[in-house]
Amino acid sequence: MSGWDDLGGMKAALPEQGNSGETAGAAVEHTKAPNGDWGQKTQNNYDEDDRDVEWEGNARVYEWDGEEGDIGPEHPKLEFELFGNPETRDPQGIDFSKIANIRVNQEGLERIQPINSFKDAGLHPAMLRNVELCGYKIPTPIQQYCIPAIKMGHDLLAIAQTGSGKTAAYLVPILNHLMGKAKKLAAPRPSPQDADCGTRICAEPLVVIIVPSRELAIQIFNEARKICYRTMLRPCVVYGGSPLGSQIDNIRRGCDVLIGSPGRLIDLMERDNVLSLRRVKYMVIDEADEMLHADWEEEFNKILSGGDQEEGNVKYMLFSATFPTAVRKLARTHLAESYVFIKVGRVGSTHENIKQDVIFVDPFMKKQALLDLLYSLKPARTIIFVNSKRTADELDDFLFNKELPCTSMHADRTQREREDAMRAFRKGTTPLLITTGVTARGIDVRNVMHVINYDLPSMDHGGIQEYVHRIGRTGRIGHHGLATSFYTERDEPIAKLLTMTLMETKQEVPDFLEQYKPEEKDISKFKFEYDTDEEDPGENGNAWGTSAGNGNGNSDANGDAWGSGGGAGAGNGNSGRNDAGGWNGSGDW
Ligand SMILES: Nc1ncnc2c1ncn2[C@@H]1O[C@H](COP(=O)(O)OP(=O)(O)OP(=O)(O)O)[C@@H](O)[C@H]1O
Repeated sequence: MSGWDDLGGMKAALPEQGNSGETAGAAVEHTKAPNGDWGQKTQNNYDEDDRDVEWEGNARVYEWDGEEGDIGPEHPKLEFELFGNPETRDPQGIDFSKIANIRVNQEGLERIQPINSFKDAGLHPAMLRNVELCGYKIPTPIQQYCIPAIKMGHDLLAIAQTGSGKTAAYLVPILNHLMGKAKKLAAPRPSPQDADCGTRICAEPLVVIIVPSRELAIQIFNEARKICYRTMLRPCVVYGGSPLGSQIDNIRRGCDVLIGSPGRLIDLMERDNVLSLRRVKYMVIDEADEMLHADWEEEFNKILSGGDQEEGNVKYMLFSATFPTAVRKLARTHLAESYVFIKVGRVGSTHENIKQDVIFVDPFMKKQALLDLLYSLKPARTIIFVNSKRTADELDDFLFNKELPCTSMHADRTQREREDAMRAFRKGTTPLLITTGVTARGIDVRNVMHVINYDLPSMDHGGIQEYVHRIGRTGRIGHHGLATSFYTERDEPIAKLLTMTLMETKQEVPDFLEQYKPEEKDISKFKFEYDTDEEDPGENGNAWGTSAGNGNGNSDANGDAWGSGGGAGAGNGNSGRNDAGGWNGSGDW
């Protein structure tokens, strides 16, 4: 397969009508892709009897027999499995310059001094090694602030763009804080050699991470497997659609860090002697605006009230890339008064590393337009978003019949089918993934070069926020990506916000969207109606830092700019209460 990293080639090959306002989809006969080989189409085999079942949640984690000290010995084979080949481990093509210039604001009673490097973060040497093994050289802006904030013991509300490293921003400091204390804090567990799990032990995690989708739960579990390496903290994942029995057996083997989707978590909590949240020290709610959505209210409240911890004993962390004002207000009701609010860029903004094209399409010619688009570009790992399960099925058939290597995923598929589709897409066997919004949030697949909104999100189902999450599947962590959206007359309700989003990120606005340009010419004053930052300053006592960064590591007295040359102000990791220098392994629980 050629062209994975060659966005330049992709852009050059974009159809001329991309931004001209002409209607795409005029019938052109294709027999094969002129721009390279898309590879063989493959058909998944879902016959239950035909193969061994592999559930992503059963992936191998670091195990020990209780004889080791606070840190386990190296395990080269597992290390290779978790982190990949050392020769090819370093991330390629990262361009931090765009995310480095993004303004960082913080609020809270205490000011957080950002760290400049992971070495300044006071991480245990084994944790620092895990970070290195992950290939992380420089902390991203959200990591610069969250690592010290969590170390200081604050509750947190953190907002940063898609693909900006929010997962490690909480996993690294939380696990760093708990490691070394695992033996003291963790629940009793059977030895890994004990095949039947010994007695019926109840899982009592120290960390619970709640996420809205099964795919995201699996992905965060895989990240946690890396960060937990040698820490003596055992990660587990539970999610709907896969066998309950094996998940129960697994968490009973020892479960210090539990990642789960809400339905399955509650199911386990309601069973006798299976899962108790009484030991929980950290509760992380990822994609928090989605989790606080009214649809999840019942489940969410059950989980939050599901432990008998003393008040103040649990730290709550809420993370997302989008956070409508109303939901943010609700979020605050779950946090301690001394919580810290960290915001990288405008809430809900996307970044300039993603090139966004919007093409006007006749609704009846969409399939043809899609084919034209795919054939006009170099083959590249691509996610195609649609708004209904039926369209996903239809499009899968259509592209498959055109000999293209595609797969699809939506909520009506079995968990087996969903995992197979994700696996094939990650491996590159089927570089085209057609999906509904189920995968929009959080999913991180390397080298997704192109996101296509075959349907733009409707305003009733996520609107511009969903658009931001969807296109954020490309252009992650400093990489470049392309997002193409098909616009039809029916998309008028999203037109204004879409146009403002294009303008904010310095994209070309196509002719047909000109009329939706706001009167306000100053981009920094744009009002994204669904969301305003107006209530932020001072609501929690103090607002810190409102100035833009210059990317050189400088900022003015109030600003918190993150730049290649270093962070803001006195962010040397050794100052103030932050005391980021030096690992302190002694427990303070
Ligand atoms: N400091 C770093 N340097 C390089 N890569 C990093 C760093 N931190 C995280 N990453 C990688 O960046 C990718 C994106 O991270 P992550 O999925 O946590 O983003 P996110 O902010 O949660 O995105 P989303 O809002 O879409 O969920 C991951 O592949 C992760 O391994």
